[in-house]
Amino acid sequence: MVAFPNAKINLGLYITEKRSDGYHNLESVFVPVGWSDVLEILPASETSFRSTGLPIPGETSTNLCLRAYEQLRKDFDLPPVRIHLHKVVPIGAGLGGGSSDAAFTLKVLNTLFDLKLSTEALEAYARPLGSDCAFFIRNEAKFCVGKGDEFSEIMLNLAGKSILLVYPDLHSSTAEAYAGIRPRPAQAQWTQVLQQPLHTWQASITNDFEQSLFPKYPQLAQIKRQLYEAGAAYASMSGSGSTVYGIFEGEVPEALFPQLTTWQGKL
Ligand SMILES: C[C@](O)(CO)[C@H](O)COP(=O)(O)OP(=O)(O)OC[C@H]1O[C@@H](n2ccc(N)nc2=O)[C@H](O)[C@@H]1O
Ligand SMILES: Nc1ncnc2c1ncn2[C@@H]1O[C@H](COP(=O)(O)OP(=O)(O)OP(=O)(O)O)[C@@H](O)[C@H]1O
Repeated sequence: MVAFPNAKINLGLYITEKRSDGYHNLESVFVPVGWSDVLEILPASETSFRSTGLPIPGETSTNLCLRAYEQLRKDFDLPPVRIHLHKVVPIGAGLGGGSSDAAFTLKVLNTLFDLKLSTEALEAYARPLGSDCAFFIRNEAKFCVGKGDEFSEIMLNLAGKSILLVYPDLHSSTAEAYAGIRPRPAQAQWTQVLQQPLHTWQASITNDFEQSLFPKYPQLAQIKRQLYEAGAAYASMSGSGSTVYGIFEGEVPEALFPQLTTWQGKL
């Protein structure tokens, strides 16, 4: 069975509190985007994992796809599987790529072996695999709080708008990015803001990680500026970086950022 684990972006991101477990509480709107890996899982005589495409740092045995398989195997007598991941979404880019691979592995195994797990049960298996992981079970735009793994409905209408994601080939560690932040209460009136025209959002929502990363990596602020100059109605860094995106009311202008890795599509 083949699936296409996609990326996410964050619309606004506030780090509101340091928790006693070392994590941080946040407030953000998570939105799925179409930039995707390719994941194939087949029953096999023994369990194996291989990846092609972008190189994934770390041991194969720690890959999130295998960890997701092991998570389910604690409770189900799963047959061995052959997993092939073709990695396309940049790693450590604020796009949740690894978390998406893990969530889609759970969903594929649920279908392939008819485990009959509900959406809520799949989310519970996803949570220990990464803070972003549970989001990709439903994979729908949501308002997120807690570690980024508690969701509620949000009214959001971005259908038909275009997005350009720009990855400046700069790896930013999520843990380091969180360590550079001083938590503060969220500044956004979410429900009001998201009903306003897109071009007004820049005055009303921000990503707290920009404050700590932009001074360190001026290239990120420059990409955001260039996106606005190119006509983006809203531009921001996603997650803990380093991907910066621009949302356009019409088509994305041609030939932007020819030297960098980019992806464009519709929301
Ligand atoms: C920045 C975001 O992408 C926003 O959606 C996520 O919060 C990142 O989630 P993730 O990559 O799935 O992160 P995890 O693998 O769970 O955590 C990596 C590290 O980031 C820090 N971390 C992560 C999430 C969170 N809410 N608070 C944290 O402080 C912790 O030091 C943790 O050890
Ligand atoms: N399937 C996978 N894809 C990407 N990274 C993986 C995967 N499995 C394990 N990893 C490990 O996770 C690390 C990347 O995690 P990280 O959370 O920084 O990135 P991400 O999930 O791609 O995106 P984000 O920056 O949004 O969290 C890599 O260094 C790699 O060792």
